[in-house]
Amino acid sequence: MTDSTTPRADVVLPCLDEAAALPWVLARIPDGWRAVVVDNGSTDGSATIARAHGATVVYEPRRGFGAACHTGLLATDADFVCFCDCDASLDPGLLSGFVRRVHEGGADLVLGRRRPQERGAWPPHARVGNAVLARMVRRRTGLALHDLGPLRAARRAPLLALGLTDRRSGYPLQMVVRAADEGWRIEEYEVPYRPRTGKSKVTGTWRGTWRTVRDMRAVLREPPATHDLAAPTRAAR
Ligand SMILES: Cc1cn([C@H]2C[C@H](O)[C@@H](COP(=O)(O)OP(=O)(O)O[C@H]3O[C@@H](C)[C@H](O)[C@@H](O)[C@H]3O)O2)c(=O)[nH]c1=O
Repeated sequence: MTDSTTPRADVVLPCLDEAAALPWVLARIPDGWRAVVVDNGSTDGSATIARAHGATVVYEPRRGFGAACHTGLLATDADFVCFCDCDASLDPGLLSGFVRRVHEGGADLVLGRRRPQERGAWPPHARVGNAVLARMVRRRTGLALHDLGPLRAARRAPLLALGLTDRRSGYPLQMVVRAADEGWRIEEYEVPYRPRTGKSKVTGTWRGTWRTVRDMRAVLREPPATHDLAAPTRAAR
């Protein structure tokens, strides 16, 4: 439930065969917000189901988590943009608090730190991979983050100005690293992490996990951004 202090936001939902999860996810989009479902080549009727539940559907033919997220970002127009997987593992209703935090100037990027609610919500190899990654991010940025989860909120214009280039599984990490390089204030809040509905395309397979590790390592090897974009909140006020 949103209240008058929470500004409107667009929620980007990368979607690859998530027909079973979509009704649950879309029912939890805060009132007055827009769901932007990015169909990344689904063959299970996800796009039709998304439209039937009031979402704006855009299509991204190039397969990849980053490609779907970025095409979604380009399709948004609200001042605030959120991201959420649409596999029913995370509740987009929690994004109201994230957006309020950015709006009130407390942070520039808010991330959800996943807390598994049940066995099987987070495959052990993915948890270990995430912990290793969080340590690498700490070394690279100095940020003491515990998770690089998909649930997040920020202002649209500064997000676009980061010029994110990764179109695969390195996208969530590149956003954090570039934001840190620009001096953004990044916060994380615990969020319940449920077992996903349907089949995982990333951490559910060794190939998907290997690709993610490879993509994330490529991002960590990128040289820090040279230009100074100035942290969003300073500019926005
Ligand atoms: C692989 C892929 C996923 N997606 C969508 C489907 C889901 O809503 C969402 C996540 O994909 P899943 O198969 O559920 O992956 P997953 O269940 O393994 O989730 C993972 O996603 C990674 C991106 C995160 O970095 C991981 O932290 C983890 O959240 O992205 C695409 O749109 N295109 C793609 O090519």
